[in-house]
Amino acid sequence: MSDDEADPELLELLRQSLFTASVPHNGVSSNTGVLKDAEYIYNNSIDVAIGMHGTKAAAAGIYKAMQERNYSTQAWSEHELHPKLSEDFSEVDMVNFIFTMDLLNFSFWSALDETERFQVEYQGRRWTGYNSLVACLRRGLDEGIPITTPRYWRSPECTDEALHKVFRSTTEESMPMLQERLAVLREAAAILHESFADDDDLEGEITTKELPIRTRASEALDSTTDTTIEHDKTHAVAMDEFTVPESSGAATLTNRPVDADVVAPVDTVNESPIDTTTTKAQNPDRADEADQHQSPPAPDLSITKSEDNDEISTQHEAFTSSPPRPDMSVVRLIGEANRSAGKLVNLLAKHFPCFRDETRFDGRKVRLLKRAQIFVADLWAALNGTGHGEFNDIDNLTMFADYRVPQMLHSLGVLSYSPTLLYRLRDRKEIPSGHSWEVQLRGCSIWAVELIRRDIVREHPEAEGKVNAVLIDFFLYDLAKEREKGMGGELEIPHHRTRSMWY
Ligand SMILES: Nc1nc2c(c(CN[C@H]3C=C[C@H](O)[C@@H]3O)cn2[C@@H]2O[C@H](COP(=O)(O)O)[C@@H](O)[C@H]2O)c(=O)[nH]1
Repeated sequence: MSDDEADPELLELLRQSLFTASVPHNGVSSNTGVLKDAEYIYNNSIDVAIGMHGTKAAAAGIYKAMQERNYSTQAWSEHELHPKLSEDFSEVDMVNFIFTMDLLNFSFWSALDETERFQVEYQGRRWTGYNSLVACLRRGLDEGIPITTPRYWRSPECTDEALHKVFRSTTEESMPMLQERLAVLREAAAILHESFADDDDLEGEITTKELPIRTRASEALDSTTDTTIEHDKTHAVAMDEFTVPESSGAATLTNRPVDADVVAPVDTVNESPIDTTTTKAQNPDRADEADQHQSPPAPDLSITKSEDNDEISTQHEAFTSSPPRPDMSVVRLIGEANRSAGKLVNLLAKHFPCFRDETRFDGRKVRLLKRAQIFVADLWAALNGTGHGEFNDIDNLTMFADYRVPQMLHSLGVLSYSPTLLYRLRDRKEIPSGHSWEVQLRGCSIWAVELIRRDIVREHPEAEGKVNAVLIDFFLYDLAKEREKGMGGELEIPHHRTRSMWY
């Protein structure tokens, strides 16, 4: 057999492993179809394009920066609010925390300015956006509310009042789409109970007496000397056409469903409308995911002690707890996926309407599945690919079609827009939810990250199996946040990649 002939035994092995992996065990495939749909969207997009020159330059810059930072799943645990195994969280606690977080991980947009928008004060700092959600969950646990235990969401103790307290704001503005979030929690609790609960779950109801242990991290954060309010300096990412001139009023990329309380200003993408058979509450991804294009950061306000802190310290001093009976329903859901990331994404979309992030484009149903994929990716990263975070096909996940990463892709010259789309956004005019423009932005972002990944592996074969769409996405999201806080967030494009290149 010559060198360039494939080894038949190896081929057979490969065929078998691919066949068994994709054969639907319990009727659920490991193929999500998201990347194929993203390519279809890209091939049929007329208002969003992917610049090959920008893509190759961005790939070089991203890979260089990831190497310099030794960027890996470890970065997930370095996020100061993320739960860590090194704290008092058991692996089941982590799983339940991440499930709760990613159930609710959508649309933190506000039309108000930096000081008035929804924000959460936790451990002497103020958190906005995604961070505000994580801070609410941590604060709830510290205050003795088992907010990350699905069984709690359907218990008598879990009143709307109790939930409003968990997600309370430090400002007058409440958490965006709070009602939808509460509805999602309660719906998920019922689905987990019906489809994945174990016998234990059927015994008695959790009461607030069985409360999770306060985590060491919260104690560590307690000691945070930094009393400067953390600013989510949400000025627009440089050069991003979605930067809204300060003078402009609110506008939308797409309007929220008619009963929404606010319309989102332009940014890039919404989490898409989903299949229309379900209500908005079930499908919060319809919400506009719009960035806050706010004026320059508000002045630092130092706070020494907030009434919240007093409340927390009082509460948890008097607070004793015995470890609650673990709620294993999410672990059981993960187990049904047999360590396949794709299968777990499909299970989430199959059982939970709120994760069913699908829409129609050019007469065809397309799946984007942003939060279903982000949940699996968060599990994988938080547990460093071990235990309930171990997946044999994690590289099949795609970029998560939110609005932050597309913003970065645009500012890096990877995505470009037609003049009509560009002006429409700059004018901050409404675009109906599910509009082709929204789907083009989300689908082309997914495809662009795939092209970046392919270019990295082409130029650096050693990156195969190491740099995947998940890590590129996480890296670009973190870069966007660094840039937003004025902490750099720049990419150095290696010179040799900026010359004109064939493609
Ligand atoms: N594509 C993508 N979208 C992401 C994230 C994250 C956070 N992931 C953490 C886990 C690992 C990473 O290192 C991050 O630390 C949140 N989002 C989305 O952004 C929006 C909130 O934005 P803002 O208001 O600016 O906080 C909202 O739709 C939310 O769903 C990501 O990673 N990728």
